[in-house]
Amino acid sequence: MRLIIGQVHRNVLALASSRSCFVIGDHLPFRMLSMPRASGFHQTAWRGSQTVKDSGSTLTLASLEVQSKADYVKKERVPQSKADYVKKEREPQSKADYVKKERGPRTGEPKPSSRDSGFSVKPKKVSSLSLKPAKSALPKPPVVKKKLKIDEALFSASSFEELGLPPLLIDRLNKEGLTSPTEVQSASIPVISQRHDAVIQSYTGSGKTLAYLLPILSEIGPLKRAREQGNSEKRSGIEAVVVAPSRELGMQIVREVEKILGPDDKRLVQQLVGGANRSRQEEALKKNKPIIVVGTPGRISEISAAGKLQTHNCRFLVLDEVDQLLSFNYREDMHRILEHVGRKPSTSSSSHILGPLARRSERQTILVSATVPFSVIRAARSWGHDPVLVRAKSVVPLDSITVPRPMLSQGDPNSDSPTMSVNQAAVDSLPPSLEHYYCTTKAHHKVDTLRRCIHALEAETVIAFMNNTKPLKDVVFKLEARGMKAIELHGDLGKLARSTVLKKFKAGEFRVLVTNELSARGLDIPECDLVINLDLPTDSTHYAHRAGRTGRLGRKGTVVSICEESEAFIMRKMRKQLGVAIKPCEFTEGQITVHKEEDVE
Ligand SMILES: Nc1ncnc2c1ncn2[C@@H]1O[C@H](COP(=O)(O)OP(=O)(O)OP(=O)(O)O)[C@@H](O)[C@H]1O
Repeated sequence: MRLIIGQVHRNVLALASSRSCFVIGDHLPFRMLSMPRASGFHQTAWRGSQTVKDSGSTLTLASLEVQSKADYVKKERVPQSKADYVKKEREPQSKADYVKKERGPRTGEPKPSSRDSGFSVKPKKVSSLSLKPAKSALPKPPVVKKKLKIDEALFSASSFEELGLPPLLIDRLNKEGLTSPTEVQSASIPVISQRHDAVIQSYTGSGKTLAYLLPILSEIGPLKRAREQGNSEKRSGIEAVVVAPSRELGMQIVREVEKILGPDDKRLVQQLVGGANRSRQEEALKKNKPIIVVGTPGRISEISAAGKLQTHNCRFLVLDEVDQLLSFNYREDMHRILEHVGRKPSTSSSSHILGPLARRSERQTILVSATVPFSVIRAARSWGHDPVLVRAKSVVPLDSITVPRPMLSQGDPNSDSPTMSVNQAAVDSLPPSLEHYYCTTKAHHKVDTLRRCIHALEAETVIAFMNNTKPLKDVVFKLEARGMKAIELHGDLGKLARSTVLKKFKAGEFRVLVTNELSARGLDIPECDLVINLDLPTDSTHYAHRAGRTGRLGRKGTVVSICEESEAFIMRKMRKQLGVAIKPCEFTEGQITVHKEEDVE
């Protein structure tokens, strides 16, 4: 197998990109209340080690090749500080280093699809980056579905029992093959159970959805914790509202809740996503009496404004992908949701006298994202009571954060300008198992480069991102014309079409999903082994969410950005902002050629 360590031209043009920068709203001008809570803060950490065996088809800790904590910590994260980063950048990258990445020879034996059989565990380490040998006269082995092996263990040692989840809930989790919490779940579950308002930040694909759903379902619904006699709180109606920025993500969360509740109780979760029939949603609210609703901001606030959604008694409000929900587009709907969910109407005379204090929210507010700009920290402080920041290995009170964080390591620490927040919010948002590359080409050769990239990496489930909707069709057409099964997904498609496209792509009917920012957040397609940026994302936050569609839950994944020569400097900038190695490369004769990073410095 041959690998070329090439030279990259140094004459990188320093042309400024005309791409606009997406700036997340720095704050919402809402009147938010803050009442100190008496309960103390409990710093929590739950970790250890666990032995793992191959247990078959379902994805569980037991089915993963989990390493000891020590192993995990060793390879755990990308460098944190700039100094670390520079050190890593300067490490010699010999030809041997790259050859190490080569995949073993393919046997050609047909393997069952990963979609059918779950994830196989092999004793040997396999990289997702496959460097194919040059074309030979040998007949091609049949195309077989690659199984994505998990070798980055995100799991801490604690079991769900150790986290104090109720037995009924643990039974349901076990039935679904979920036996051990991920690290962010281990950190979040006790914090939320102790009724703290929280910001949950952890990298993409690390299990944030269950990190908030499990403690909520411990408190509400049929699986909840049994209360001591005389200590039971009588509640009725909707007890939790989860808000997500897209229908797809909303529906994905609904499926996750249904999975946990089980077939008999799944009607207790109701979707309120836009694009679906509103009167049917309203009827279902009346008929099924759900305890939890999950929806998009527009639809939730619409139904609430129509008086068909009673959320005053609600105990939990979750904003998933909170940094996106704080953007200007959602301002009015989010305002309504924040003002109404878990808030008693202020009609009594005492509330008139006390004003906003009488309307103090009893709800717990949980804000979730892989990327947490300072605007989110600020919002959490003003909406919550002694809120804490929960990350995979730490829990800290938000009040102790005096400078923008997790963006402390770079830039002027005294500045918390929105731009800085957006850029630095993406630090620590990427799974460590990802490999990042970029290559340059002329605009009209991008699709061809995309095709060559997919072949060279032998990727089987690919998501290609563009910035606009219009060119998606053209890319699909060109790929199909070259015999590569591709399909487009964007917001202009109807709800039914969107879910059909996703279903077909997940089922392996198409190799490439060509899409736009719509699919960048939250979408969980565990089989995705390659993400391609056909247009560069507008900033490092957008890069992080797109990239996070691969490498889910510790699986290997590769991200390749295809750009014009004049845009290469943007990739180097993102590399610095994200603190990960994004290596220059090219695809020729069915193989990837990785260039030395020093060549472009
Ligand atoms: N404890 C667990 N054991 C096994 N699988 C899990 C566990 N927790 C979550 N998962 C699975 O891991 C995948 C990723 O989880 P999830 O979508 O919640 O990640 P995320 O951190 O919210 O990602 P993103 O930031 O992209 O939204 C899902 O397929 C989920 O079902």
